[in-house]
Amino acid sequence: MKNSPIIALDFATAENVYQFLSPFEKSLFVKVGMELYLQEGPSIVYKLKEMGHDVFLDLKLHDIPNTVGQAMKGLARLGADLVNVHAAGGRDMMMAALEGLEAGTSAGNSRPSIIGVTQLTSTSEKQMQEEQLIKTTIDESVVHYAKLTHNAGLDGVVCSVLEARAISEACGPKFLRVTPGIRLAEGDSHDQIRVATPSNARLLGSSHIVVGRAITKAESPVEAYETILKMWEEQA
Ligand SMILES: O=C(O)c1cc(=O)[nH]c(=O)n1[C@@H]1O[C@H](COP(=O)(O)O)[C@@H](O)[C@H]1O
Repeated sequence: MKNSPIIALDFATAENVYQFLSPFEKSLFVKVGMELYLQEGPSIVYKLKEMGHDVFLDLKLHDIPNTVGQAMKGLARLGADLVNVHAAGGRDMMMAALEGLEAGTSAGNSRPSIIGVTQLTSTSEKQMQEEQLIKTTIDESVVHYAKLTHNAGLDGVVCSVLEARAISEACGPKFLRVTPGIRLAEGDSHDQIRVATPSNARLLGSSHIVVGRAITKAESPVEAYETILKMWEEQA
């Protein structure tokens, strides 16, 4: 799996995706999320893989263990490099997801990496405490979910940059810390709450960053990507 910034392809159609990707003359790490997958289905994943890109298939599965396990068995066949579930689904659900993924991976191929979403980067501590009735700090909740995910045998978590260091200390440096909520210092945060710059992400312990609108909505997406890549690589 590449270590370059993961570009969130939050577009409604495959056509929009191809248009967006055409000026990038290299192989990238891209993310297919709900918006795109629910319109285009598996074919978009096959196509992006054929084009030579690494693919994070971000469907954030969250259901009973049997349902998630069977769904993962099917998703394993799509050839994505990275998939995810909601850690709030629990340890048994995450273990079923991992088993499904292993069962669905054909012999000779390596199974996709699988990570658990902790607290979404659009969630504030106040919101978490009031809406989810979790009475700890958000850092404690995220690290708790990370330990649960680690214990279930998954490869890492989605978290914000602000919790990445504590997770690495609790679960070890090989446990992935994939962090969305990335913005340039002058950028609009939109609906994200726990945000950081690409440089701070590297300094504070992210293993991968996910960047959507700071690239996709930029005047020149290629320039924005190169700037973010440079900031990310400079701090390595
Ligand atoms: O799992 C994710 O990728 C994810 C988890 C999370 O906590 N926060 C989060 O923003 N994401 C995804 O990361 C991307 C962030 O997009 P931007 O806010 O436009 O950079 C979106 O595609 C989200 O679906």
